Parts: sequence; C-alpha cells; structure tokens
Amino acid sequence: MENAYADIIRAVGEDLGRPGLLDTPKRAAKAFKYLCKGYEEDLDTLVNGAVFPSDNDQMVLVKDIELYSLCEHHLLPFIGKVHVAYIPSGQVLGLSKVARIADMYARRLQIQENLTKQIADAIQQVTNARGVAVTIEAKHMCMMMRGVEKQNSVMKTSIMLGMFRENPQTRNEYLALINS
Ligand SMILES: Nc1nc2c(ncn2[C@@H]2O[C@H](COP(=O)(O)OP(=O)(O)OP(=O)(O)O)[C@@H](O)[C@H]2O)c(=O)[nH]1
Ligand SMILES: [Zn+2]
Repeated sequence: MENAYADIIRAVGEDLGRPGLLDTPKRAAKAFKYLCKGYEEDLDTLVNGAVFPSDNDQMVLVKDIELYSLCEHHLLPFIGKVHVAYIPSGQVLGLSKVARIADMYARRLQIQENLTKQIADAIQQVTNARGVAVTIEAKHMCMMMRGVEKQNSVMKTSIMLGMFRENPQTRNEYLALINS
C-alpha cells in the first residue's frame, strides 16, 4: 500500500523527495488501513458475549452514533450518524456493542444502503430481537468536494425488520424518537 501511495503522489505531479512528503506514503497507508479496519473484525469477537438476559420487551434505541465510512465508488468519506433500535426478546445487547457493530461495517468500502442493511442484520443476528430498525443520515464527500458539488443534501436510508416493518405503531414510535 505504501508503494501504491508513492505512485499516486508521483502521478499528481508531486516530488516524493521533498521533506514534507518523505513519510507520506507510510502515513497514508497506515491511515487508510485504519479507515478499513472493519475487514479485520468479526461479529462474534466484537460482541464478546455481551448479550444479557432481560425481561424488558420494549424498544431500545441508541441514537446519534457518529459514523465515518468510505464510499466504494470514489474512496471518499461519507460522514453522518446512525440510529439503531430493537425490540428485545429475552436478551439485550451491551450498549457499546451497538456502536462497535456500526463501526465494524462502516470501516469498510461501502455504499450507504448496504451499510444500513448490514448493521440491521447483525443486530438481529446477535440479539434475536422481535424487530430491528436502523437509520443512517450522511453527507457524501464525493457529492460535495467533486462531481455534482452539492453541499446541503443529506442521504437518509432505513432498514426495518420484524415488528418495525409489520407494526405501524412501532415504526411511528421509532420515527418520532429519532426525529425528536
Ligand atoms: N446509492 C448510492 N450511491 C452512491 C453512494 N456513494 C456514492 N454514490 C454514487 O455512485 C455513483 C457513481 O456514478 P458514476 O457515474 O459511475 O461515477 P461518477 O462519474 O464519478 O459520478 P458523479 O459522482 O455523478 O460525478 C454516483 O452517482 C455517486 O453519487 C451511496 O452510498 N449510495
Ligand atoms: Zn462516492
């Protein structure tokens, strides 16, 4: 990856030998690897057994989890927030694990629609919940810094599973909570 970054820097017409750029291929490779660290993680290890018995059968919502991902088309960031809700069915998930699951999938090359679904499926898999809802609101640098150059548009994607899909009241309660 360092060599690839050196090629890119040369290709834009820069002098790789100048002091400011000497360590840049190494730094950039380290940074990019970090931004893609989700490929080195897996769901079971990340959850680490943090699923706890509970007789609470009402909605659990974790809102405004910040999100940094990379668009798979341009390798530019998309940045925003994710909301995750589920209806427990005998067990609840460790709070931090909700954000860790979102991060694991965000730190890969993504499109927002697939990222939303992957998070929802993972929450469903680890909790066996009666319903899961995931919403992502994000701004895409590939649409802001280049291309069509629109600064204010926000992409909003949702996935509703189980009760959130079947029961309008549950869905409406979720929507009211994330918009409040
Ligand atoms: N649906 C979806 N599209 C995305 C996402 N991130 C980037 N894109 C879009 O992917 C498309 C790629 O289109 P292309 O025409 O192949 O690439 P391009 O010439 O760089 O397109 P422009 O961005 O329109 O300049 C663009 O419309 C992007 O806005 C995403 O998360 N979801
Ligand atoms: Zn893009």
